[in-house]
Amino acid sequence: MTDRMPPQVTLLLVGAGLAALGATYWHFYWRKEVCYGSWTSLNKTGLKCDLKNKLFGQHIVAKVILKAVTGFMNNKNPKKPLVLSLHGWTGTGKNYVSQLIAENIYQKGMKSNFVHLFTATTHFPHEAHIDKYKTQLVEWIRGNVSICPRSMFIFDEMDKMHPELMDSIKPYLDFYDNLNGVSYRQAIFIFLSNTGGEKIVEVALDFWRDGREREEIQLKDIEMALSLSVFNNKSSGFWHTSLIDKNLVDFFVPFLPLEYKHVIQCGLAEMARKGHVKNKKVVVKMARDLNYFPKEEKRIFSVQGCKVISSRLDFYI
Ligand SMILES: Nc1ncnc2c1ncn2[C@@H]1O[C@H](COP(=O)(O)OP(=O)(O)OP(=O)(O)O)[C@@H](O)[C@H]1O
Repeated sequence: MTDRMPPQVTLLLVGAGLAALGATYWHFYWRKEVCYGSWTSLNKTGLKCDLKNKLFGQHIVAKVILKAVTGFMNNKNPKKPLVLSLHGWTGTGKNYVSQLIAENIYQKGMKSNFVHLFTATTHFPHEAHIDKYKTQLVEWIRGNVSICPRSMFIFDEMDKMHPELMDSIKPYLDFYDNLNGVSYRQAIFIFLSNTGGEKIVEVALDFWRDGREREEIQLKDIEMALSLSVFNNKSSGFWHTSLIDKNLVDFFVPFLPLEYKHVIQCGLAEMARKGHVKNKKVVVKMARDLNYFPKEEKRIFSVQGCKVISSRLDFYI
């Protein structure tokens, strides 16, 4: 007898080893996020459903965002990146909508390597360091768009952003074919701010006083007033830049202030998210303890929108 393995067994073992190696390779290859295919393509039905079922009280937002995002993602040859400017009172869903967009384009949603969130007070807190921030931001955008043209950049607290910082990224929002060999035309830029929030509240309040339905408010009822108020707001990072007069912003998206009934909807959704059975009594109790404005009228709009609901609910459950 010899201890050598028969050639068939050796072959079988080598084959099995190679198969295991291949499987491991494919496993990691497919798990590694890449900038094409289903990793970075729009799920239009998903976005439509999310805007319809998960976003409350924002009929204008739902319509504009769906149109803007699908139009852009379906365009094989866009002339510029998509630039959305989301405005509104606190807690009305601006960050939330950015998250819904990210989740329906990138398989990894906000966790994707191709989605970048900047918050003015966190990432660019010191005015004295503005030159350093400018260089870093421009480098970050350039580097990431070279890796993945379908990158998304979200800028929160735009109203607190230094105007020079905004000026520094302006070329990337423009109609250039490419800048130093990099094309930015597939990228998505989303700006979030409270600027113009009061103007939006005014329009919503006028409709309410006239006894008209909130759903009758159309984009055109707000858009002009909003873009003028943003433009004239000297404390907002926007006014100083030529984003507006050069028409680099594709859509100004107004978020309406949320009413009591929307707070209830947010509360019920949050209960389910936390793994509880929806209980309207609990949510109503919580919603009644929140603050509403204007005080001199019927306290129609929630001062904090739906923002504090997640933490408040814990006290009532
Ligand atoms: N219209 C909405 N529909 C459903 N949920 C909402 C809505 N608005 C806010 N929420 C809930 O409240 C949370 C906080 O809202 P979000 O952070 O999007 O507000 P925001 O408008 O970005 O506020 P801020 O201007 O203060 O940054 C969201 O994560 C979401 O759970």
